[in-house]
Amino acid sequence: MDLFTQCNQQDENILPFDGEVLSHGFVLSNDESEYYYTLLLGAIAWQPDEAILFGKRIQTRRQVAWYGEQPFSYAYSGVIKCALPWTDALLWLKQKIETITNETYNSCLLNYYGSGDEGMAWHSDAEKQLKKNGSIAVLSLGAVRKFSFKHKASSLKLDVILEPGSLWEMKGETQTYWLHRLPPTQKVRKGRVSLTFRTIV
Ligand SMILES: O=C(O)CCC(=O)C(=O)O
Ligand SMILES: [Fe+2]
Repeated sequence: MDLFTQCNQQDENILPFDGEVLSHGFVLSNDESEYYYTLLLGAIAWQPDEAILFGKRIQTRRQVAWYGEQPFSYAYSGVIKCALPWTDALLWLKQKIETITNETYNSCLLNYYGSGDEGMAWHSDAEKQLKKNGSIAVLSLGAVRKFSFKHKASSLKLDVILEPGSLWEMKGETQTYWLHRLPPTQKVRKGRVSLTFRTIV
């Protein structure tokens, strides 16, 4: 079964069970979104994402960067990354988001998708280094993209639309019971940046 959520109520859980996914609406104006998109494209230490697949180290076209309040190391798809110190822009955005979600974050994984050809496959963010059932806040900049959730046991699917300047939050048991992905699409030519604020323990 496919559900499509449009015009969802702000701050209301869009998952029917087994987790919480909240929309916090638009937290940046259009001008601010454009400003931070351009700034972060230039100022962030982007690197091709790497993963170990069938014992081989591969590079994805998506670019990533990892920042935090300490040089945390984060093991992900068999690759260890070391966090860079917060930039002023990231710290400002982090503090703004913390007041909206009423949570705290000590790190941020940034993703850059150059066009709709690039996406992220089904996964959940349940690495051991992440706070269990902690909040992950996703701020979107650049192109509008679809984001999908799939319940692991029932395969129930749900789509949301991630717009520039919007803030979404995943928390509670979401990562235990649901997968999520950013599907590739031929319809989008523009790039997109996402900032995913997390808590490392
Ligand atoms: O790009 C996004 O909006 C989210 C990507 C994601 O799921 C992740 O970074 O774990
Ligand atoms: Fe994720």
